[in-house]
Amino acid sequence: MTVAINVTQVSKHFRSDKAALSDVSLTVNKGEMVALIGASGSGKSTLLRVIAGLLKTDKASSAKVDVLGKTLQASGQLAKDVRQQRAQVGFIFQQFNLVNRLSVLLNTLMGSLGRIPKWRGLLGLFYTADKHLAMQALQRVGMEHTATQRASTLSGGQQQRVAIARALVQKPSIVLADEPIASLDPESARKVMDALADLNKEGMTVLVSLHQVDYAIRYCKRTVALKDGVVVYDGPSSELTPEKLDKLYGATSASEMYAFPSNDRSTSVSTDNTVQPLAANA
Ligand SMILES: Nc1ncnc2c1ncn2[C@@H]1O[C@H](COP(=O)(O)OP(=O)(O)OP(=O)(O)O)[C@@H](O)[C@H]1O
Repeated sequence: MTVAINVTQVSKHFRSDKAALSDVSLTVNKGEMVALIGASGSGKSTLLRVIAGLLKTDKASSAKVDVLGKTLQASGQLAKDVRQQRAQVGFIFQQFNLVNRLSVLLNTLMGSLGRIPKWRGLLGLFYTADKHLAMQALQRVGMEHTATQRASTLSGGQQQRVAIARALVQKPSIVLADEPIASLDPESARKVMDALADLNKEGMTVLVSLHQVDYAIRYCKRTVALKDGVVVYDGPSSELTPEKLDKLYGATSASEMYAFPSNDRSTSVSTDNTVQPLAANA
């Protein structure tokens, strides 16, 4: 198995008295779709930003992040070629950050800014090949029919799918998604998760942070759980039973991690990563 992401003994302090991440080690293989769960403040965003090279780790000599076999940062120092390495990692934010007054196609094309010469980006000069790629990306997330619409006319879920298309235009091998469904209604959340699952089926490595464990169980074979910056679980999502979650997080916090009522919870994910059908209220 080829390793896509390797995080070794990473700690991160924003304040000297509290670690946002504490000695985190984690390996994600190519082609995996892994969920990162945890309560608010557990360190999910920090870990994703560290993996994307958007944030430096503490300076401990053992701390290292390797992406696709190359060191992206070590001992709190970013690699010299971090910009090139970042191009292989698409990052999807909770807030989609589309430009409302621009068309969906132009928003999607923004994803190519890291790949094309700066002057072309500044002039908004995109070639037919760029546009073709953007349309293909929109097609992959089922949004090609909205290409000429202003971004402001789309629903939250549609905007998030366009944000995924924008990340795809970058031609990444890995997608990091930071709570991509946190602000969405269940139907939109399902479509966004379906889009990520489709990318994963095509071979993309996906690491997605989620507040709600139901989605982790339904969409990801493996879950990594963080609590107060520490990895408290790394294993099959199917083993994350309500009892296990109570043990990891305490009953009150664990009960807040479910999106769906208890009679609608599936604790099984098929071994071939086939997504379970969502219940009617999802
Ligand atoms: N830029 C920052 N400056 C100071 N503290 C920060 C910063 N970013 C994160 N933190 C702190 O680091 C800890 C982990 O935050 P992080 O955002 O990674 O958690 P999270 O699990 O993603 O939370 P949420 O689900 O609310 O997004 C928290 O205590 C947070 O307050």
